[in-house]
Amino acid sequence: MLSSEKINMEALEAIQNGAASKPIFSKDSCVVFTVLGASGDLAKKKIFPSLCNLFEKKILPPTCQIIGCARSSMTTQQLADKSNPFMKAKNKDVLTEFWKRVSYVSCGAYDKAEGFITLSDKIEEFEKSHGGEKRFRLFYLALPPAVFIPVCTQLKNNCWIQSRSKSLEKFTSDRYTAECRVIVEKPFGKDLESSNQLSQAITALFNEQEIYRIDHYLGKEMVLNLMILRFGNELFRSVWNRERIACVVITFKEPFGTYGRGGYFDTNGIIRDVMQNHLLQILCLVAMERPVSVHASDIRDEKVKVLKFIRPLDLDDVVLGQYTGNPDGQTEDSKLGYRDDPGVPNDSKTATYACAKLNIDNDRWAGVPFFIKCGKAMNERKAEIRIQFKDTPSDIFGSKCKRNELVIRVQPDEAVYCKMNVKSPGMSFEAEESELNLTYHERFQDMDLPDAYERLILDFILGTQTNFVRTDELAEAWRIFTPLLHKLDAGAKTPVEYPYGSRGVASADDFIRDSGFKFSGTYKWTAAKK
Ligand SMILES: NC(=O)C1=CN([C@@H]2O[C@H](COP(=O)(O)OP(=O)(O)OC[C@H]3O[C@@H](n4cnc5c(N)ncnc54)[C@H](OP(=O)(O)O)[C@@H]3O)[C@@H](O)[C@H]2O)C=CC1
Ligand SMILES: O=C1O[C@H](COP(=O)(O)O)[C@@H](O)[C@H](O)[C@H]1O
Repeated sequence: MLSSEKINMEALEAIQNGAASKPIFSKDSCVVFTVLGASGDLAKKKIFPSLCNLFEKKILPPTCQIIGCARSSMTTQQLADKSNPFMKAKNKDVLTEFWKRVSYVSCGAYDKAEGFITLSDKIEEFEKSHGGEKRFRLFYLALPPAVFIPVCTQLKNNCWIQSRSKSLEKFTSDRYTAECRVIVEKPFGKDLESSNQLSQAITALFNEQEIYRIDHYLGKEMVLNLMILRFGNELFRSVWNRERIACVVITFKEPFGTYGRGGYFDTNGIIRDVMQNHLLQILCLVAMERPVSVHASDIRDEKVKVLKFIRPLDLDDVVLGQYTGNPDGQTEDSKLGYRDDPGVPNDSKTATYACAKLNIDNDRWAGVPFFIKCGKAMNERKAEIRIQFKDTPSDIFGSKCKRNELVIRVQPDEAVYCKMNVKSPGMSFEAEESELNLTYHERFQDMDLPDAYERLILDFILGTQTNFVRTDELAEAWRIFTPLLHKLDAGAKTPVEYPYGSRGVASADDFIRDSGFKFSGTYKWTAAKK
């Protein structure tokens, strides 16, 4: 083994122990990681760069071989040339060593066995040359949903160790143990029915331990942080409920539109694109009960329980928006409205902004509205969780006390800050709002936060399912949104227009205010900072 390839077993073990799974990798483990759809956008922008980062940090298992696989015929060098512009590693030697681990296989048509037999033979070739006792065949499906099932079927028939009797005999007689797993990307269906059909087709092929549905928000530092913030701080235990919390607002905003992706976006809309998955996952982590342990099944059980307490949404529970071009916009993109995209029908009612109110009818949360807001073409890039506490009873300071807020800034500039009332410094005895401020780049100056994909790919390699979406969890998420989505698909509500680069639909502020949110903001600070 090259010294640069020596694995940091200590770091890997710490990660595995932290994930509370029994350490599964030893120096004997033979891991083959196959990226299906290797010629595509996701592979070049996220998957290969993440694998390369893990390699550079020496936490990719020592024998991990990577296979890129797609229909196109290309060389490994061509694959490298496509991905290298997106690599974080700028050191040429690292890139060279990384690409030595990768080979490319063309599988031809995704629904024909031949290519997958070739792929399996290639994997077996690595396994034989390695000869370790534990074998892991890992597959990342960076593919469009239309080919999920054919590809999963071909994988199961041709590449899953148990399904090839020749391999099984060999593995049994040689006393090898073997595990196969697959990552599937969203969209996981369009509604409850289509998602259930997809889940049934996948669970007919693989068992739950083999299926990893990725929601990359679950790999973000501050989303992962929620568990420790909530359950590692006694400070929060007694206030995290309807006695003390007035409402919760979870926000996602992007400062760019959907131009060029209009065709895809118009059949989905912002609710399917962001709200039903990323924001609902965050909501689960904010609202769930304390799990018995940090094991995947305990955490996912709690997430499912909280989802079961949420009523399905109706038209009155949402404010919808669609962006229009801003003639004063600074960029060409910002001058174009959603419907200016040739891929979008002129009369499209697809929402590019949505604000929804969810109610969780359990003992902890009954009566506390959870607002989830998301939008494209807005004034800033931001994802945050804002927990607003109730008013201070009988404010003896001349009604100067503002509501406390705990804000968890997911991105950009990760931070946790708590808006508090303090004595205005100096001679006066007035209450003034300030913040307890934990800004990550100030507090953790040497931090190097991994990309969400990097972290989740490592979890996948390690066999930790905590941060992946379980089948029943997915079904519950669709149960909440499907009645609303069906009405919207039938054109039951017309989104309100908002200009590109704005905060979205103004009536959404009234909507959340009327349901209990009090804005007393120092918002100008954010605006001034821009
Ligand atoms: N540590 C750190 O990194 C940070 C520290 N801070 C500190 O905390 C202080 C408070 O910051 P912050 O809580 O973000 O600021 P505010 O309470 O002023 O604003 C919070 C958010 O409320 C939303 N908002 C604006 N107008 C309205 C309205 N009319 N009705 C409802 N919502 C509205 C905006 O978000 P939206 O458009 O999404 O609805 C805005 O970003 C800042 O002054 C700063 O000193 C702030 C940010 C980061
Ligand atoms: O899944 C999606 O997420 C991205 C936003 O991800 P981020 O990590 O950059 O915040 C969003 O742009 C895209 O529309 C959606 O499909």
